[in-house]
Amino acid sequence: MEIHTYTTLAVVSALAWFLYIQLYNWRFRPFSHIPQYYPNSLLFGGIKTIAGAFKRLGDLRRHPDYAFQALWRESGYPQINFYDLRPLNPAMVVVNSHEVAEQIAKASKIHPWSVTKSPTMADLQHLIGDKSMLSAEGETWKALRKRFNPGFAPQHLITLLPIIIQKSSVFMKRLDALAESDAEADMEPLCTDLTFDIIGDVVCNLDLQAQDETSGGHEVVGYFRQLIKTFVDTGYIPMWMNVPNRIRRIYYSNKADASIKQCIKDKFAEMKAEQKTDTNQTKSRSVLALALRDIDVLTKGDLQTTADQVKTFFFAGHDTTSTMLQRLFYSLSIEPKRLQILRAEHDAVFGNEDPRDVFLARPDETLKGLTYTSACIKETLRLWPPGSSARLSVPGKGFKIRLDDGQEVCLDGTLLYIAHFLIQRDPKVFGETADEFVPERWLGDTDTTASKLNDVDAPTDEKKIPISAWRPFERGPKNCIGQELANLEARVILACVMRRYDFVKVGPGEVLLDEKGKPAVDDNGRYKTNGELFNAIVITSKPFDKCRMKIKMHEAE
Ligand code: HEM
Repeated sequence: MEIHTYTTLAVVSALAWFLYIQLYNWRFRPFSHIPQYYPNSLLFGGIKTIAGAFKRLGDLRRHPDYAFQALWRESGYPQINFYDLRPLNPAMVVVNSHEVAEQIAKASKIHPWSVTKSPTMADLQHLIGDKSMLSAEGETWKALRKRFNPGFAPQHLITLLPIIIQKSSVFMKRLDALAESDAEADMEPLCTDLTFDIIGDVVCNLDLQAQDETSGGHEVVGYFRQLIKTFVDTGYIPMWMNVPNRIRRIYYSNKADASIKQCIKDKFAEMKAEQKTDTNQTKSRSVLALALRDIDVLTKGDLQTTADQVKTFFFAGHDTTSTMLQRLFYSLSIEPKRLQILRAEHDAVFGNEDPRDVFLARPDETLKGLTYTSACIKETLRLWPPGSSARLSVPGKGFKIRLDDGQEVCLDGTLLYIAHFLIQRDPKVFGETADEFVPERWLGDTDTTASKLNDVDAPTDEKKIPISAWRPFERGPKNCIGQELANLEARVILACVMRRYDFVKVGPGEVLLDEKGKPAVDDNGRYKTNGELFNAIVITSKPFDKCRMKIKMHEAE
């Protein structure tokens, strides 16, 4: 009996030891060559470290970028930080340096179209479809990009200015009404409706009427709104356990898919009818029309692929651009001197004319004249990049990066998070004002054009900020297809609204008043606020309170 007990104990101990060694090797061996600044726990890896950083930040609603930023600072600003997220996710390398980001984003022998996108993209499948160019790889991605590129070329987008202007006019009417009523409003839905209307028309030549409060807009808008709601974490039930939410997501995803397919079929039939009567030409100048013009028969496969790209454009084209606008309105609202410079530029370019008429009459010249406006856009996207990029260094590929100290590090098997929020606030590049809104740093280099961004190996002037340190649209072959459109929208919208309204934040980030009831000003001429308007994660990164504001008609002094 006793012998039996000892034997059992010995077997159990040996087994426990064996499992411990296996677990130890699994946790600590595979990535021991990657520089690490925080100890990994045997069971929880780096999750404990990240959770600790979140706890120290004091508000769990903050975007994970803030936790990564705090850990990056505490560890002395290394170029990369490693966190072992296994078994929940692959082990992760947070990329904090533009030099390392560049090595991942550029084309190389191992990765002809930059490092493979991350499988975490699969979470978005219900929103953008599984054939989306955002997650496609290899020749499939290349063919899609080639097919849709012409629709986003700068010379083509300029022809779509009337659309942006017309949708901006509706936006102004909504702001006029708010100014009159003196009511508070969330800027997020207002900006999102505007950018949705623009992207719908630019991509499909469809009037989605997202800004029409009476009708609520085209059914696609309704389905998208419902779908996006299913990505908002209520905090009550973990997202992956929330079965009703998942059912809703599938339901609205199918509805949106069917509705978009119907729109594509209608447009295709319209185009073919036009081509028959009108010397083989089509009148529509939408992204969709350009992409369909060489197709004779719309197969089921073509229809699904096209629908997935349209969904991708609808989502990527409205969400990020809306956040950029909210951040621009807010940043300028607490920067009185800079707002004055911006308005002076608009006075110089537009005089007493309506900016909309000037854009239509002299588009190229007008856009070129808006240099300070462009600097403000560039600086807003530096401090508040709505997106980022997640890649997977596939095991066995032998993908290595070179660090500053000459060390070569193989990143195989890790998820690479190119953290725009950190890279673009790197004190080594942006100095003491890395966290401050200083558009002047871009004067002389307000160019945000795609050609320059694609030029990954372009030499940089040593005195200038390195080109790759500003990457809100990512760089390399898989950079953002819609960046020109976003820049165009921002310039037109700012020109239309910044001299007409005062944007006044209410709630978090509100301006503090001095004893005379005037805005309190700090040493840098910036308004003091009651706290920070931080970003939360709702698929992308956006102001946590939907950017609540009051709109007032601006009275020139
Ligand atoms: C301020 C506005 C915008 C920002 C900050 C932004 C940012 C980005 C970023 C960071 C990426 C790379 C994503 C990754 O690596 O996974 C990307 C890709 C993409 N963006 Fe944008 N974007 C903006 C506006 C737009 C607009 C207006 C469109 C219109 C269609 C658009 C469509 C796309 C598409 C289709 C891709 C995938 C490109 C590819 O993989 O070939 N984006 N964007």
